[in-house]
Amino acid sequence: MKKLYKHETKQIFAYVLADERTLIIESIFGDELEIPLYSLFFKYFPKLQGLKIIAVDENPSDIIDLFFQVLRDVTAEEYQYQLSDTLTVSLAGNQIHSETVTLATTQDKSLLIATRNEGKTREFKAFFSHLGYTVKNLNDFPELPDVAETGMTFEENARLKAETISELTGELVLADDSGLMVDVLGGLPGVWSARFAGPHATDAANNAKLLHELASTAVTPEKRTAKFHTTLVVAAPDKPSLVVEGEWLGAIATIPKGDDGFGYDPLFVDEATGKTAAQLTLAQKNKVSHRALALEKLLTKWPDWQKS
Ligand SMILES: O=c1[nH]c(=O)c2ncn([C@@H]3O[C@H](COP(=O)(O)OP(=O)(O)OP(=O)(O)O)[C@@H](O)[C@H]3O)c2[nH]1
Ligand SMILES: [Mg+2]
Repeated sequence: MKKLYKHETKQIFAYVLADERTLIIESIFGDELEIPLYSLFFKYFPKLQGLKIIAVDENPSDIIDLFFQVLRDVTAEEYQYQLSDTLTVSLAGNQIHSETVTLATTQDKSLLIATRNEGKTREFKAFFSHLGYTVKNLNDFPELPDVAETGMTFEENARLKAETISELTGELVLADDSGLMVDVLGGLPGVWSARFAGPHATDAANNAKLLHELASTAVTPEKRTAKFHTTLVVAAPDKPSLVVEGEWLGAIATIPKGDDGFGYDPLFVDEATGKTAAQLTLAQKNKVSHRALALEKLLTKWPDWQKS
């Protein structure tokens, strides 16, 4: 139920969706408020939607006050907080959380995704535009080289892509190395997912090869279990990269279904809904996918990493 929360200078409408993990916030004036990116809130509400969510360069005490009103309401717990350079939170007199306040500037926030894959980029854009970032990919920089994926693991390849491009550009760079792991194929195509049917294989050729490899496998979904894996690496000059991963469980269909998504999406059946990833809308896929789960983790670590 939508409820009005008031502070001296700001008022918001907020409500929690039935999944209890998505907090929707609306400004009653229709203007854009900036919400601080505190990891505490992402623990409770990995999905914040509505207003522009960014890291701010001042203590946004009014917004944080509103957030705690919402949190107390939703959890029925009497959270107390103190905010200076550090946000300290206590419950029943015990400190339960402490983190450094993010001092990022709100100007010119841009994120370069080290990929030429527009399918991935669409998913990242939907996510990071909520956080106030302008998202670009390597197709905006034709002069940058293709980084060879010579690693044997998702992390090695994601590091290669993120760190090489960050060194070359001096930018904040995120890379995704991902793939489909099919149990009966011993985890293949795995890191070779993009190249399963050959060096510059199309999605259609990779899908055909996958169906061919599984043709002799009993048709029951239990024999065709699989997962999507993503490892994300964020790299910036002169500091250790941030690494997170996410997985999405499912099975491989016997015929492709659905028109959305990219890659193996028409063949990957989501365990929870029984639909293929290509039958989900972008918004639905972005709630449950391997990439979405990795991004959720990334957000909880992002503020402290940015300060480091
Ligand atoms: O149906 C899919 N839905 C997904 O959500 C998904 N995520 C990854 N994949 C597959 O795995 C390869 C990754 O390989 P990959 O990480 O090297 O990416 P890529 O080569 O396409 O682009 P780049 O980021 O390296 O430039 C991709 O090409 C796809 O075939 C997916 N397929
Ligand atoms: Mg690749």
